[in-house]
Amino acid sequence: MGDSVHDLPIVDLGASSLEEQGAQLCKAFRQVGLAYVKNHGIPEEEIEEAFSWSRKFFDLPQSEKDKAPHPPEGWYHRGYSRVGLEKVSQNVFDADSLAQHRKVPDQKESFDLGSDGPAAAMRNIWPPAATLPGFRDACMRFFDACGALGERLLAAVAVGLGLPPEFFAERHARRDHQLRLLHYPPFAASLQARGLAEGVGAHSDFGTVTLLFQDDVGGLEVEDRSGGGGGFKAVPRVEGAVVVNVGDMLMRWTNDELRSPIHRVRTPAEEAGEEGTGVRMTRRRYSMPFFVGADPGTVVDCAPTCHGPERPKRYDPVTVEEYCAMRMNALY
Ligand SMILES: O=C(O)CCC(=O)C(=O)O
Ligand SMILES: [Fe+2]
Repeated sequence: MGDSVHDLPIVDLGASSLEEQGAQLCKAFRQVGLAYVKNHGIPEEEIEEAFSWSRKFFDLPQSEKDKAPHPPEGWYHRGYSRVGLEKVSQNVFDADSLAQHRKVPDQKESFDLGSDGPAAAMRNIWPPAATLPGFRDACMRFFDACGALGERLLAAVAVGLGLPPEFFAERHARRDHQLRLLHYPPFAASLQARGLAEGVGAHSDFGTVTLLFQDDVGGLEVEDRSGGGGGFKAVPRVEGAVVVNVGDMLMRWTNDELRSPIHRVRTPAEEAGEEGTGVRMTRRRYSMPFFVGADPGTVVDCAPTCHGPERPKRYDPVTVEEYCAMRMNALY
């Protein structure tokens, strides 16, 4: 591996100083909004274990999964969502446009969780312990491992921006992150080809940064900023590396210096049609995004090193809570 793979930058957290990591991450985030991060400190076995719990959960009968229902309120991002319940959207907020947009359903089911303590911003919604013993502990172990990596990355990004290393840590003290287990069940590939269904519609993430673990199936695509724009390029899994992308909050903190990339999931089709029906289906896919989130009351205003007389602030200050509620309420 050099310092790029599939034309996308790789940042190595292994042997370099925080300054070097910060410089590399910020360079990647300025150019593409995304990087493959290797030597990230989460052992491959832990990631595999998390995937295997995710598969066990989604393999449960529908009636068991429905015992941990995601509440109807979009902002309450905890628990299980059936296929078709959530439709990721980008800047579509009025009821008519949302109804139109939902006609292309996202072909995924998800389980969302956050910090599990009594002080957590939202209570987690778990299936009954007897349904899947060990699931809760396994999810929380992985949540903590991802949180620790998120904190390392935030320190590096702060240094890369010329800010004190604790700039973001101070604003993420509550660990109000979100881990999402995602399953993309097979559906008729022709629906996707005809624009009638897709894995996840094009969107940006609205936290600070996102860590993304995915299986070998592929299908994740990120906006191609080279050329005229409008195109997407593939972001396949790279052994030993996690994808890290900028979220809207970091974009606002940095006055667009680090922009959150538009991305989507188009699940690849199987080579051959189904036995019996001949219908070509998409391949079953699993992924686990971890959204690093700032404390809800934090006012996100342009960081001191990201504006000046020649570089006016592009965004009004907004609290994390306000911004996320606005984006999330458009999802359900
Ligand atoms: O499944 C993936 O690879 C990406 C999912 C995603 O972009 C999201 O949940 O925000
Ligand atoms: Fe995303």
